[in-house]
Amino acid sequence: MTDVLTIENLSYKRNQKLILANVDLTLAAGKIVGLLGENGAGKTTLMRLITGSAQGNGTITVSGTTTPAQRKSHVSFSEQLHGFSKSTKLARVVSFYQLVYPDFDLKRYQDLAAFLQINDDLKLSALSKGMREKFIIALTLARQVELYLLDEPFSGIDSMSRKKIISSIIQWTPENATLLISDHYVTEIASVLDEIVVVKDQTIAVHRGADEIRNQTGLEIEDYYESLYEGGVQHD
Ligand SMILES: Nc1ncnc2c1ncn2[C@@H]1O[C@H](COP(=O)(O)OP(=O)(O)OP(=O)(O)O)[C@@H](O)[C@H]1O
Repeated sequence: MTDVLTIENLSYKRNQKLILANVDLTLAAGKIVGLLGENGAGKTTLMRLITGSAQGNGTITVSGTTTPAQRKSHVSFSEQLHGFSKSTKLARVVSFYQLVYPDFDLKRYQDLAAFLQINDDLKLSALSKGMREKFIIALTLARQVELYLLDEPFSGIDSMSRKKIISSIIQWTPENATLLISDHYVTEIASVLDEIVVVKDQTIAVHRGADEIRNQTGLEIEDYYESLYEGGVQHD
């Protein structure tokens, strides 16, 4: 099976503080992967390192490319849109994405926007937290790439919409693409995950298949995840 992401011996410091160390991770194509870890564990940082917007030591390969500029064309990351003024209309943000990302698929965006009930005539300032998150999900998944990174995509989204999005997330992820989702609601995403990756103690403490966990430990994903914090974790 093809690998879409390979991270070798990655470490990252910020203001003299070690955030991540000895990170090794390989993700195969076509997987939905949960990125789990406590607040401040380094999940967002790991995503920023993968996209190249943060620079660490080590090697990161995405679809065979290693430089940050090349990697960016293979990864779609849920940007927080901080660069846009509040009065910008969503339609303008979409036009900007079309301009910047040659792989941005407008039809796909429109389908996602319809599914998520996003109104492009609104200004960014008119969006509630949940609406803004839905818009970010639509923008991120509308690109045609091999690797999607969704950083806590559902935190402000009401539970009915969240369930609807999660249950159809496979439908919105191109075949052979891999989706890495960081989330605190492990229980809700557990059913769609093929694998989990746990960031703990400045490194990747666990990378295991969801079915393997269920079969080998007899635990559901959320119970297994909680058990890592009760009795310490065996690094594998
Ligand atoms: N702008 C920043 N300046 C200094 N330190 C930062 C900054 N952003 C993150 N950090 C530090 O990097 C570490 C990892 O943070 P990160 O945001 O990657 O964690 P996270 O796992 O995504 O957390 P959360 O679940 O709360 O979003 C934390 O110790 C945090 O304090």
